Amino acid sequence: MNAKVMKRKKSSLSEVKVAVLGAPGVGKTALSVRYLTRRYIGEYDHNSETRYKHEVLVDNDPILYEILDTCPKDYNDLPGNDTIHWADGLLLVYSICDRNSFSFLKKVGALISDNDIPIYIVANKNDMSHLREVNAEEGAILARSLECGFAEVAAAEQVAPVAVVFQELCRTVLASRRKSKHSLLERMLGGRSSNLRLYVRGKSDSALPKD
Ligand SMILES: Nc1nc2c(ncn2[C@@H]2O[C@H](COP(=O)(O)OP(=O)(O)OP(=O)(O)O)[C@@H](O)[C@H]2O)c(=O)[nH]1
Repeated sequence: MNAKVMKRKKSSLSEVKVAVLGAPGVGKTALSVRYLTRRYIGEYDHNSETRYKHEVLVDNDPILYEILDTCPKDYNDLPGNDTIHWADGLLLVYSICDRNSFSFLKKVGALISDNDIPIYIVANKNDMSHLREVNAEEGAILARSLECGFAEVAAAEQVAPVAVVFQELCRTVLASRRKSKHSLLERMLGGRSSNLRLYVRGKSDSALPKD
């Protein structure tokens, strides 16, 4: 592929920014690193938030996936507005062995409930079910109240289920982006919006602008 074509391909990449939120030690870094590198290292030494930027394939489309791995100081250190407004989607993580981390997420949920932002809830460390403090039903109830997806995983043991979570969140972000572009187009076209709908249906979504 020549440089010109590569440049064009790069500039047409969709960018998706996801902030990974959750109490200290729930496995935010382990999940992010697992998704981007497929590896599990075990101990992650960082005291400040980290950004990773990687090109990934979601449904065969290349996506520039940016992950903000947050690093709260303690269980009262809730994410700020700047983090929430920066993100296109939020991955909310708690540990099934840490009830306080679940309470932390409930507070985050209350904080973001007014934002129309795609969310996915992950209950991590399900390889440690003998130390379980939060049952799956509680996680599912929280997910229903925030109208988002939910999965229990173990970054320590699994690659595919972790990838599914990040990819699902990416799909939701892209779908909501297409939806808001569609309604913007409809507003701009005013009275001709019904024609637009027919045209879009006829083109099975391909008429909608992509990033
Ligand atoms: N058993 C088990 N341990 C895990 C799992 N995921 C992460 N851990 C461990 O939990 C600890 C914390 O993991 P991190 O990924 O650093 O957690 P974090 O949420 O990024 O932590 P902070 O940066 O302090 O907020 C490490 O010792 C990991 O090895 C898991 O799925 N199962």
